[in-house]
Amino acid sequence: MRIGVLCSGGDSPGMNAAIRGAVLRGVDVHGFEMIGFVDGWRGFHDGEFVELDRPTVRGLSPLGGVFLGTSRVPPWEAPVTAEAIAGLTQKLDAYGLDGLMLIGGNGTQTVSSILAEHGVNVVGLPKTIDNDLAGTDYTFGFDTAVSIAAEAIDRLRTTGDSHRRCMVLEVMGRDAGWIALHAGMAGGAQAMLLPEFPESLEQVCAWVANVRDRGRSALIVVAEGFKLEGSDDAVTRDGLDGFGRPRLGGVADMLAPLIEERTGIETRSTVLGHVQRGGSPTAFDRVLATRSGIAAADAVLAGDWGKMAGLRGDRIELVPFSDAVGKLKTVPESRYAEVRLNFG
Ligand SMILES: Nc1ncnc2c1ncn2[C@@H]1O[C@H](COP(=O)(O)OP(=O)(O)OP(=O)(O)O)[C@@H](O)[C@H]1O
Ligand SMILES: O=P(O)(O)OC[C@H]1O[C@](O)(CO)[C@@H](O)[C@@H]1O
Ligand SMILES: [Mg+2]
Repeated sequence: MRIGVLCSGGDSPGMNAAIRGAVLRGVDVHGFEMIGFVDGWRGFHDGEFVELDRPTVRGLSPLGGVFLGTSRVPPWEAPVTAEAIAGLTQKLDAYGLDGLMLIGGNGTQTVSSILAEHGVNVVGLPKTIDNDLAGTDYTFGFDTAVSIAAEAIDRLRTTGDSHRRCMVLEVMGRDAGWIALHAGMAGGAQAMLLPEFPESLEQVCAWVANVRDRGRSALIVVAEGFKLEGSDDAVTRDGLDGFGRPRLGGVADMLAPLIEERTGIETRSTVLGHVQRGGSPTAFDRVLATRSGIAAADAVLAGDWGKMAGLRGDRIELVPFSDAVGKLKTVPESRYAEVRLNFG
Protein backbone atom coordinates (compact mmCIF):
# COMPACT_ATOMS: atom_id res chain seq x y z
CA MET A 1 0.00 0.00 0.00
CA ARG A 2 1.39 3.42 -0.98
CA ILE A 3 -0.29 6.49 0.50
CA GLY A 4 0.10 10.21 -0.20
CA VAL A 5 -0.34 12.77 2.58
CA LEU A 6 -1.38 16.30 1.72
CA CYS A 7 -2.22 19.38 3.84
CA SER A 8 -4.54 22.11 2.61
CA GLY A 9 -5.91 25.39 4.01
CA GLY A 10 -4.28 27.35 6.82
CA ASP A 11 -1.76 25.61 9.06
CA SER A 12 -3.07 24.45 12.40
CA PRO A 13 -1.05 23.42 15.49
CA GLY A 14 -0.99 19.62 15.63
CA MET A 15 -0.54 18.94 11.92
CA ASN A 16 2.99 17.67 12.50
CA ALA A 17 1.78 15.39 15.30
CA ALA A 18 -0.97 14.04 13.01
CA ILE A 19 1.52 13.19 10.26
CA ARG A 20 3.81 11.57 12.81
CA GLY A 21 0.91 9.48 14.18
CA ALA A 22 -0.13 8.38 10.70
CA VAL A 23 3.43 7.49 9.68
CA LEU A 24 4.36 5.61 12.86
CA ARG A 25 1.20 3.54 12.54
CA GLY A 26 1.10 3.34 8.74
CA VAL A 27 4.76 2.66 7.94
CA ASP A 28 6.06 0.96 11.09
CA VAL A 29 2.99 -1.05 12.08
CA HIS A 30 1.07 -1.63 8.83
CA GLY A 31 4.05 -1.66 6.45
CA PHE A 32 2.79 1.09 4.09
CA GLU A 33 4.97 3.27 1.93
CA MET A 34 4.05 6.90 2.50
CA ILE A 35 4.92 10.16 0.76
CA GLY A 36 4.06 13.74 1.72
CA PHE A 37 3.36 16.43 -0.86
CA VAL A 38 5.12 19.73 -0.27
CA ASP A 39 2.79 22.75 0.12
CA GLY A 40 -0.41 20.80 -0.42
CA TRP A 41 -1.86 20.58 -3.91
CA ARG A 42 1.03 22.76 -5.16
CA GLY A 43 3.43 19.89 -4.56
CA PHE A 44 0.97 17.38 -5.99
CA HIS A 45 0.69 19.38 -9.24
CA ASP A 46 4.44 20.04 -9.46
CA GLY A 47 5.65 16.58 -8.45
CA GLU A 48 7.32 17.78 -5.25
CA PHE A 49 7.10 15.29 -2.40
CA VAL A 50 9.17 13.64 0.32
CA GLU A 51 9.28 10.02 1.49
CA LEU A 52 7.76 9.67 4.95
CA ASP A 53 9.30 7.23 7.38
CA ARG A 54 10.14 7.05 11.07
CA PRO A 55 13.27 9.27 10.96
CA THR A 56 11.39 11.93 8.92
CA VAL A 57 8.80 12.38 11.66
CA ARG A 58 11.11 12.10 14.66
CA GLY A 59 10.44 14.73 17.37
CA LEU A 60 7.67 16.41 15.42
CA SER A 61 4.86 16.25 17.97
CA PRO A 62 5.65 19.48 19.86
CA LEU A 63 6.41 21.52 16.74
CA GLY A 64 3.98 24.13 15.42
CA GLY A 65 3.22 24.73 11.76
CA VAL A 66 3.65 21.80 9.41
CA PHE A 67 6.99 20.63 8.06
CA LEU A 68 5.48 19.61 4.70
CA GLY A 69 3.99 23.05 4.17
CA THR A 70 0.36 23.80 3.36
CA SER A 71 -1.39 26.09 0.91
CA ARG A 72 -4.73 27.15 -0.45
CA VAL A 73 -3.75 26.07 -3.97
CA PRO A 74 -6.82 24.27 -5.37
CA PRO A 75 -6.80 20.67 -6.64
CA TRP A 76 -8.51 21.83 -9.84
CA GLU A 77 -9.92 25.01 -11.30
CA ALA A 78 -13.57 25.18 -10.15
CA PRO A 79 -16.08 23.94 -11.10
CA VAL A 80 -14.97 20.34 -10.94
CA THR A 81 -15.24 18.41 -14.22
CA ALA A 82 -14.85 14.77 -15.21
CA GLU A 83 -11.61 15.77 -17.00
CA ALA A 84 -10.23 17.35 -13.81
CA ILE A 85 -10.89 14.16 -11.83
CA ALA A 86 -9.43 12.02 -14.62
CA GLY A 87 -6.29 14.19 -14.64
CA LEU A 88 -5.98 13.81 -10.90
CA THR A 89 -6.39 10.03 -10.91
CA GLN A 90 -3.79 9.75 -13.68
CA LYS A 91 -1.39 11.63 -11.43
CA LEU A 92 -2.21 9.35 -8.52
CA ASP A 93 -1.36 6.38 -10.76
CA ALA A 94 1.86 8.03 -11.87
CA TYR A 95 2.87 8.49 -8.21
CA GLY A 96 1.94 4.84 -7.65
CA LEU A 97 -0.53 5.81 -4.93
CA ASP A 98 -3.38 3.65 -3.64
CA GLY A 99 -4.95 6.50 -1.75
CA LEU A 100 -4.65 9.91 -0.10
CA MET A 101 -4.79 11.26 3.44
CA LEU A 102 -6.07 14.83 3.29
CA ILE A 103 -5.38 16.99 6.34
CA GLY A 104 -7.59 20.07 6.42
CA GLY A 105 -10.70 21.91 7.48
CA ASN A 106 -14.14 22.28 5.96
CA GLY A 107 -12.82 23.44 2.57
CA THR A 108 -10.31 20.60 2.33
CA GLN A 109 -12.78 17.94 3.44
CA THR A 110 -15.23 19.24 0.80
CA VAL A 111 -12.52 18.34 -1.71
CA SER A 112 -12.09 14.94 0.01
CA SER A 113 -15.80 14.36 -0.30
CA ILE A 114 -15.85 15.24 -4.03
CA LEU A 115 -12.89 12.92 -4.64
CA ALA A 116 -14.54 10.10 -2.68
CA GLU A 117 -17.75 10.53 -4.71
CA HIS A 118 -15.64 10.04 -7.84
CA GLY A 119 -14.17 6.81 -6.54
CA VAL A 120 -10.81 8.15 -5.35
CA ASN A 121 -9.55 6.49 -2.14
CA VAL A 122 -9.41 9.26 0.47
CA VAL A 123 -9.29 9.42 4.26
CA GLY A 124 -9.69 12.81 5.99
CA LEU A 125 -7.91 14.21 9.05
CA PRO A 126 -9.83 17.17 10.47
CA LYS A 127 -7.74 20.18 11.42
CA THR A 128 -8.50 23.87 11.71
CA ILE A 129 -8.15 26.49 14.41
CA ASP A 130 -11.69 27.63 13.46
CA ASN A 131 -13.33 24.42 14.82
CA ASP A 132 -16.06 24.97 12.20
CA LEU A 133 -15.93 21.48 10.67
CA ALA A 134 -18.99 19.32 11.31
CA GLY A 135 -18.68 15.59 12.06
CA THR A 136 -16.14 16.10 14.84
CA ASP A 137 -16.45 17.59 18.32
CA TYR A 138 -13.12 19.42 18.04
CA THR A 139 -10.50 19.90 15.35
CA PHE A 140 -6.83 19.93 16.31
CA GLY A 141 -5.37 23.42 16.45
CA PHE A 142 -8.47 24.94 18.04
CA ASP A 143 -7.37 24.33 21.62
CA THR A 144 -3.98 25.94 20.95
CA ALA A 145 -5.55 28.99 19.30
CA VAL A 146 -7.95 29.40 22.24
CA SER A 147 -5.08 29.18 24.75
CA ILE A 148 -3.14 31.87 22.92
CA ALA A 149 -6.21 34.12 22.64
CA ALA A 150 -7.02 33.60 26.34
CA GLU A 151 -3.49 34.61 27.27
CA ALA A 152 -3.83 37.70 25.09
CA ILE A 153 -7.02 38.59 26.97
CA ASP A 154 -5.23 38.25 30.32
CA ARG A 155 -2.48 40.57 29.11
CA LEU A 156 -4.83 43.12 27.58
CA ARG A 157 -6.82 43.08 30.81
CA THR A 158 -3.97 44.35 32.99
CA THR A 159 -2.98 47.19 30.68
CA GLY A 160 -6.64 48.06 29.98
CA ASP A 161 -7.48 48.15 33.69
CA SER A 162 -4.44 50.31 34.46
CA HIS A 163 -5.57 52.99 31.99
CA ARG A 164 -9.33 52.55 32.54
CA ARG A 165 -9.61 51.79 28.83
CA CYS A 166 -11.93 49.58 26.87
CA MET A 167 -9.88 46.95 25.02
CA VAL A 168 -11.20 45.22 21.90
CA LEU A 169 -9.46 41.99 20.85
CA GLU A 170 -10.10 40.55 17.37
CA VAL A 171 -9.62 36.82 16.91
CA MET A 172 -9.89 34.54 13.87
CA GLY A 173 -12.50 31.88 13.08
CA ARG A 174 -13.98 32.95 9.74
CA ASP A 175 -17.77 32.53 9.89
CA ALA A 176 -17.76 30.70 13.22
CA GLY A 177 -17.35 32.26 16.67
CA TRP A 178 -15.78 29.29 18.46
CA ILE A 179 -12.40 30.89 19.20
CA ALA A 180 -14.02 34.11 20.43
CA LEU A 181 -16.52 32.21 22.59
CA HIS A 182 -14.03 29.87 24.25
CA ALA A 183 -11.24 32.43 24.71
CA GLY A 184 -13.74 35.00 25.95
CA MET A 185 -15.20 32.56 28.49
CA ALA A 186 -11.74 31.54 29.65
CA GLY A 187 -10.62 35.16 30.02
CA GLY A 188 -13.85 36.52 31.52
CA ALA A 189 -14.49 38.96 28.65
CA GLN A 190 -17.42 41.32 29.21
CA ALA A 191 -18.77 40.62 25.71
CA MET A 192 -18.04 38.18 22.91
CA LEU A 193 -19.19 39.32 19.50
CA LEU A 194 -19.77 36.33 17.24
CA PRO A 195 -20.55 36.01 13.51
CA GLU A 196 -23.60 33.91 14.34
CA PHE A 197 -25.24 36.61 16.48
CA PRO A 198 -25.17 40.20 15.14
CA GLU A 199 -25.60 42.89 17.78
CA SER A 200 -26.27 46.63 17.44
CA LEU A 201 -23.60 49.26 18.14
CA GLU A 202 -25.94 50.70 20.78
CA GLN A 203 -26.03 47.35 22.59
CA VAL A 204 -22.24 46.93 22.47
CA CYS A 205 -21.75 50.47 23.84
CA ALA A 206 -24.34 49.83 26.57
CA TRP A 207 -22.32 46.81 27.72
CA VAL A 208 -19.09 48.83 27.73
CA ALA A 209 -20.69 51.72 29.68
CA ASN A 210 -22.23 49.28 32.15
CA VAL A 211 -18.82 47.79 32.88
CA ARG A 212 -17.46 51.30 33.52
CA ASP A 213 -20.43 52.08 35.80
CA ARG A 214 -19.52 48.98 37.82
CA GLY A 215 -16.05 50.45 38.28
CA ARG A 216 -14.30 48.15 35.82
CA SER A 217 -12.80 48.37 32.32
CA ALA A 218 -14.41 46.43 29.52
CA LEU A 219 -12.65 43.78 27.51
CA ILE A 220 -14.51 42.82 24.34
CA VAL A 221 -13.58 39.84 22.16
CA VAL A 222 -14.76 40.12 18.59
CA ALA A 223 -14.58 37.34 16.02
CA GLU A 224 -13.24 38.47 12.64
CA GLY A 225 -16.52 37.43 10.97
CA PHE A 226 -18.78 39.49 13.31
CA LYS A 227 -21.29 41.82 11.63
CA LEU A 228 -23.06 44.69 13.33
CA GLU A 229 -26.83 44.36 13.14
CA GLY A 230 -27.96 45.62 9.74
CA SER A 231 -24.59 45.00 8.00
CA ASP A 232 -24.63 42.49 5.16
CA ASP A 233 -20.90 41.75 5.05
CA ALA A 234 -18.09 41.12 7.49
CA VAL A 235 -15.18 43.60 7.50
CA THR A 236 -12.45 42.60 5.04
CA ARG A 237 -9.03 43.83 3.95
CA ASP A 238 -6.02 42.86 1.84
CA GLY A 239 -7.95 41.50 -1.14
CA LEU A 240 -8.70 37.83 -1.70
CA ASP A 241 -7.21 34.62 -0.33
CA GLY A 242 -5.86 31.75 -2.44
CA PHE A 243 -9.38 30.48 -3.06
CA GLY A 244 -10.76 33.85 -4.13
CA ARG A 245 -12.52 34.56 -0.82
CA PRO A 246 -12.25 38.00 0.81
CA ARG A 247 -9.67 38.09 3.59
CA LEU A 248 -11.51 38.80 6.83
CA GLY A 249 -10.05 41.24 9.33
CA GLY A 250 -10.33 44.76 10.68
CA VAL A 251 -13.59 44.62 12.63
CA ALA A 252 -11.86 45.55 15.92
CA ASP A 253 -10.28 48.59 14.28
CA MET A 254 -13.70 49.56 12.95
CA LEU A 255 -15.46 49.14 16.30
CA ALA A 256 -12.95 50.78 18.66
CA PRO A 257 -13.37 54.41 17.49
CA LEU A 258 -17.15 54.00 17.35
CA ILE A 259 -17.21 52.73 20.95
CA GLU A 260 -14.93 55.57 22.07
CA GLU A 261 -17.03 58.21 20.33
CA ARG A 262 -20.31 56.92 21.76
CA THR A 263 -19.23 56.13 25.34
CA GLY A 264 -16.47 58.68 25.87
CA ILE A 265 -14.27 55.79 27.12
CA GLU A 266 -10.82 55.62 25.58
CA THR A 267 -10.80 52.43 23.49
CA ARG A 268 -7.97 50.48 21.86
CA SER A 269 -8.07 47.61 19.41
CA THR A 270 -5.72 44.62 19.00
CA VAL A 271 -5.82 42.19 16.10
CA LEU A 272 -4.31 38.89 17.28
CA GLY A 273 -3.89 37.59 13.73
CA HIS A 274 -1.58 34.70 12.88
CA VAL A 275 -0.02 34.64 16.37
CA GLN A 276 -2.99 32.43 17.31
CA ARG A 277 -2.05 29.90 14.62
CA GLY A 278 1.65 29.74 15.37
CA GLY A 279 3.86 27.95 17.84
CA SER A 280 3.77 24.72 19.75
CA PRO A 281 0.45 22.83 20.02
CA THR A 282 -1.11 22.27 23.44
CA ALA A 283 -0.92 18.75 24.88
CA PHE A 284 -4.64 18.33 24.04
CA ASP A 285 -4.01 19.13 20.36
CA ARG A 286 -0.94 16.86 20.20
CA VAL A 287 -2.95 13.94 21.57
CA LEU A 288 -5.98 14.60 19.37
CA ALA A 289 -3.81 14.98 16.26
CA THR A 290 -1.76 11.86 16.99
CA ARG A 291 -4.91 9.80 17.56
CA SER A 292 -6.40 11.15 14.30
CA GLY A 293 -3.27 10.07 12.43
CA ILE A 294 -3.38 6.59 13.96
CA ALA A 295 -7.09 6.23 13.14
CA ALA A 296 -6.48 7.37 9.55
CA ALA A 297 -3.75 4.74 9.06
CA ASP A 298 -6.05 2.06 10.51
CA ALA A 299 -8.85 3.17 8.15
CA VAL A 300 -6.51 2.76 5.19
CA LEU A 301 -5.55 -0.74 6.32
CA ALA A 302 -9.23 -1.65 6.67
CA GLY A 303 -10.07 -0.14 3.26
CA ASP A 304 -12.48 2.16 5.07
CA TRP A 305 -12.20 5.00 2.53
CA GLY A 306 -14.46 8.04 2.15
CA LYS A 307 -14.39 8.87 5.85
CA MET A 308 -12.83 11.33 8.25
CA ALA A 309 -11.25 10.55 11.63
CA GLY A 310 -13.59 12.64 13.80
CA LEU A 311 -13.65 13.06 17.58
CA ARG A 312 -16.93 11.92 19.14
CA GLY A 313 -16.81 12.28 22.90
CA ASP A 314 -13.49 10.66 23.81
CA ARG A 315 -13.45 8.29 20.84
CA ILE A 316 -12.02 8.81 17.37
CA GLU A 317 -14.63 7.54 14.94
CA LEU A 318 -14.65 7.25 11.17
CA VAL A 319 -17.31 9.67 10.01
CA PRO A 320 -18.61 9.66 6.40
CA PHE A 321 -17.67 12.88 4.57
CA SER A 322 -21.38 13.51 4.01
CA ASP A 323 -21.73 14.10 7.79
CA ALA A 324 -18.87 16.61 7.76
CA VAL A 325 -19.30 18.82 4.69
CA GLY A 326 -22.03 20.96 3.16
CA LYS A 327 -22.72 22.62 6.50
CA LEU A 328 -20.64 24.73 8.83
CA LYS A 329 -20.44 23.86 12.53
CA THR A 330 -21.34 27.18 14.11
CA VAL A 331 -21.93 28.28 17.71
CA PRO A 332 -25.47 27.26 18.71
CA GLU A 333 -27.92 29.64 20.34
CA SER A 334 -27.68 27.74 23.64
CA ARG A 335 -23.92 28.39 23.94
CA TYR A 336 -24.41 32.11 23.22
CA ALA A 337 -27.33 32.36 25.68
CA GLU A 338 -25.08 30.83 28.35
CA VAL A 339 -22.67 33.79 28.18
CA ARG A 340 -24.78 36.68 26.90
CA LEU A 341 -26.68 37.10 30.18
CA ASN A 342 -23.38 38.07 31.84
CA PHE A 343 -22.30 40.64 29.23
CA GLY A 344 -21.79 44.20 30.44
N1 LIG B 1 -15.43 23.13 -3.40
C1 LIG B 1 -14.12 23.16 -3.64
N2 LIG B 1 -13.64 22.81 -4.87
C2 LIG B 1 -12.31 22.83 -5.13
N3 LIG B 1 -11.38 23.21 -4.25
C3 LIG B 1 -11.80 23.57 -3.03
C4 LIG B 1 -13.18 23.57 -2.65
N4 LIG B 1 -13.27 23.98 -1.36
C5 LIG B 1 -12.00 24.22 -0.97
N5 LIG B 1 -11.13 23.99 -1.97
C6 LIG B 1 -9.67 24.11 -1.92
O1 LIG B 1 -9.24 23.68 -0.64
C7 LIG B 1 -8.46 24.72 -0.03
C8 LIG B 1 -8.61 24.62 1.45
O2 LIG B 1 -9.89 25.08 1.84
P1 LIG B 1 -10.00 26.30 2.83
O3 LIG B 1 -9.13 27.43 2.32
O4 LIG B 1 -11.45 26.56 3.02
O5 LIG B 1 -9.31 25.78 4.16
P2 LIG B 1 -9.80 24.69 5.17
O6 LIG B 1 -9.49 23.34 4.68
O7 LIG B 1 -11.23 24.96 5.54
O8 LIG B 1 -8.83 24.97 6.40
P3 LIG B 1 -8.77 26.30 7.30
O9 LIG B 1 -10.17 26.83 7.43
O10 LIG B 1 -8.21 25.84 8.61
O11 LIG B 1 -7.86 27.25 6.61
C9 LIG B 1 -9.00 26.01 -0.67
O12 LIG B 1 -8.08 27.04 -0.55
C10 LIG B 1 -9.22 25.56 -2.10
O13 LIG B 1 -8.01 25.56 -2.81
O1 LIG C 1 -3.60 32.65 6.68
P1 LIG C 1 -4.62 33.24 5.77
O2 LIG C 1 -4.62 32.64 4.42
O3 LIG C 1 -4.57 34.74 5.81
O4 LIG C 1 -6.05 32.84 6.35
C1 LIG C 1 -6.65 33.36 7.45
C2 LIG C 1 -7.86 32.53 7.74
O5 LIG C 1 -7.44 31.21 8.04
C3 LIG C 1 -7.92 30.83 9.31
O6 LIG C 1 -6.89 31.10 10.25
C4 LIG C 1 -8.20 29.35 9.35
O7 LIG C 1 -9.24 29.06 8.49
C5 LIG C 1 -9.15 31.72 9.54
O8 LIG C 1 -9.47 31.83 10.90
C6 LIG C 1 -8.70 33.01 8.90
O9 LIG C 1 -9.78 33.76 8.42
MG1 LIG D 1 -12.09 26.35 6.85
